[in-house]
Amino acid sequence: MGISAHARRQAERQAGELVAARLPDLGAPRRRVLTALVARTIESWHVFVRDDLPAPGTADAYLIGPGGVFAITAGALDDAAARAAIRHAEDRFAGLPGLHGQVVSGSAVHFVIVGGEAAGHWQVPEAELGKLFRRDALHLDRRRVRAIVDGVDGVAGRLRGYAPFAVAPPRDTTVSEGLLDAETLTENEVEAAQHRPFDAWLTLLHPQQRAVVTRRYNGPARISGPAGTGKTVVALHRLRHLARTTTGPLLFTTFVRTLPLVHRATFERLAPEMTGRAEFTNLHAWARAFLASRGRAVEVDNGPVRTALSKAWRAHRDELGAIEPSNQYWETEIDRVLKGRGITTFDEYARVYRKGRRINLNARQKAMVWRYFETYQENLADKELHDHNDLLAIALGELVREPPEKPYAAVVVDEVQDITLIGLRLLRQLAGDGPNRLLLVGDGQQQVYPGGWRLSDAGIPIQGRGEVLRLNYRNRVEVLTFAQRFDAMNHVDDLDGAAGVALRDAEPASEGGEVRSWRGTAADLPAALLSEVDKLPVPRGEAAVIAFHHRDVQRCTEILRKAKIETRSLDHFSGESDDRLKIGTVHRAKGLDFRAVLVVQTTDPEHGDGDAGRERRELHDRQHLVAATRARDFVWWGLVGNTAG
Ligand SMILES: Nc1ncnc2c1ncn2[C@@H]1O[C@H](COP(=O)(O)OP(=O)(O)OP(=O)(O)O)[C@@H](O)[C@H]1O
Repeated sequence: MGISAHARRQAERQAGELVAARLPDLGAPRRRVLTALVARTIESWHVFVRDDLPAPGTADAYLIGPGGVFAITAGALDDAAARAAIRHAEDRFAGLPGLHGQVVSGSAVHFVIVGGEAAGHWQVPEAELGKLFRRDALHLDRRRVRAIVDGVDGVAGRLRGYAPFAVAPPRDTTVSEGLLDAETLTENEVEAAQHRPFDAWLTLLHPQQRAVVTRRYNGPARISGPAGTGKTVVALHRLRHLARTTTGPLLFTTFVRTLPLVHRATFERLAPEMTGRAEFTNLHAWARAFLASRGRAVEVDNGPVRTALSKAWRAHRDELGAIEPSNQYWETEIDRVLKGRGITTFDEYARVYRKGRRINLNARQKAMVWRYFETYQENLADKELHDHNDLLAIALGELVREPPEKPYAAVVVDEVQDITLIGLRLLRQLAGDGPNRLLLVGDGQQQVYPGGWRLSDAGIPIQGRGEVLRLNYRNRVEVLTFAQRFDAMNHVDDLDGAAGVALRDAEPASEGGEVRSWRGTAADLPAALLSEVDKLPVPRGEAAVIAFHHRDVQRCTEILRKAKIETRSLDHFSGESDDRLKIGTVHRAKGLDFRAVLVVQTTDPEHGDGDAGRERRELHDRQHLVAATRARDFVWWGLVGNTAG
């Protein structure tokens, strides 16, 4: 139900009279804008207007409601005045209490110029003021709005509140659909906002989260903490803060191809005016584009690269297989240790501490691995091929040779735990030195690829600039408790070799949640999975099926297809909302969240004993932890074995 045209007209008339009475000397454009804002107080929006307008260096009015907090100025403004008004608005609102110990983040305050121009700021033509009230942007319920408004009342200064109107229906009409009293309108708004209770972070942060958003770091900084503690949320707020306080380009990057697109969409909700200001791209795509811009296009052709690797394995299988029979183990050694760390001489390899690798290699064994590596490199060179690590190494070389003409003002790296060391060095080089230039966000416990490094290996000193978040906002307590079972075996480090905070130390922010598990054979899986999809406690579009191997994703996709259940692969998901069930591997699901998650795990008999087996088991535990912590409200864990247990 919407608001009747009559109710709107009545509210506008009353608002016009009120504004004219309180601010009689106001110019016409400003009066129109303020009137339009005040009229919105029939829809659970609260408006505060300065009583000394026009007041240079401050916004004219502040709007607080289910869509967040807005500082609004009518008419043209130069950039310096706009920045002053933003700072003033941030100072006024930052730290005002929300609910449950959360506070308003200054970086959440939208600054909007109505009917005027100022590049780099959110400009809305007067006729399109309604855009600020879009229903899909609502994320605060009435209690949260009330808490903020109460806070403003305490620090109002020259601000005067324009209390919400209650518009009565005209005497000669009975109340009918489309003609609503203020209370009903409020309920509608509130209901809409409550569909997105988890989006409260668009405005409200934990005081510790908020502090990280604006803290000045004199060198590279790191945010770590267990799953769901709002690391990405804080990184996005910080990006907005940096966009407001710097003029150069900004980069938000990760190792995962699809994740930056999801975060770009989220950032656009948080900071609609910054579209285009920050670049969201995965590290390899960035490197490819950068090299192309320098006329040095490097393409990675996966098929032939795999052939080069298999050929090298065939040539060295006998000697390496005696240490560990799985070719995957040795491919990882090349990918994550030798090339991932940018090792180019045997001496370096002989000395390197192979973090995350459980099989200790003596000098003779390392020499065998080196020969395997050399064969692989020769195979690549024969066919003039490059692999993904080469791409990063070449980009790093190019960056060192000639730094970018227009350096980034800041580089933010999410899910940093899965980036290779060579990637990390590239990012370090790209960000350069200087305050606030490099922010690394990650959690060692969620590493879904093998191998590892310490930040110090990449020459990234963090001393005193490491932040740790602990309050888990994503997973309801039952889900969190279930996920915590996976962290028993994992030693967690803070990405720099010291002890980190594990999921078992995270505190839940929300009650409730539900976990169900199932165990059965492959033949039973279709019926079990379909029955769970049928019973999902949330809309299908807000749920995901997560598996650990491509073959299991394919198997589940096929089961769902046959049952005519529409799915969207996480390989092509960039955060858009639709009613298709999402499906993908844990590698694609990391960094995302869903209200419900159906996990399909096939038992992994191939773990094996010994050091390599232990390494695989730990990796799988970390992957299981990531899968379980993607769920907000509900997890179904299906374990598919050869026999039902
Ligand atoms: N201050 C907050 N208020 C309300 N919800 C929040 C807050 N911070 C985070 N959240 C919720 O928690 C979810 C997880 O946040 P985010 O993705 O930033 O965590 P993360 O630490 O990066 O997680 P992961 O490491 O598991 O990917 C968000 O989608 C949001 O719904």
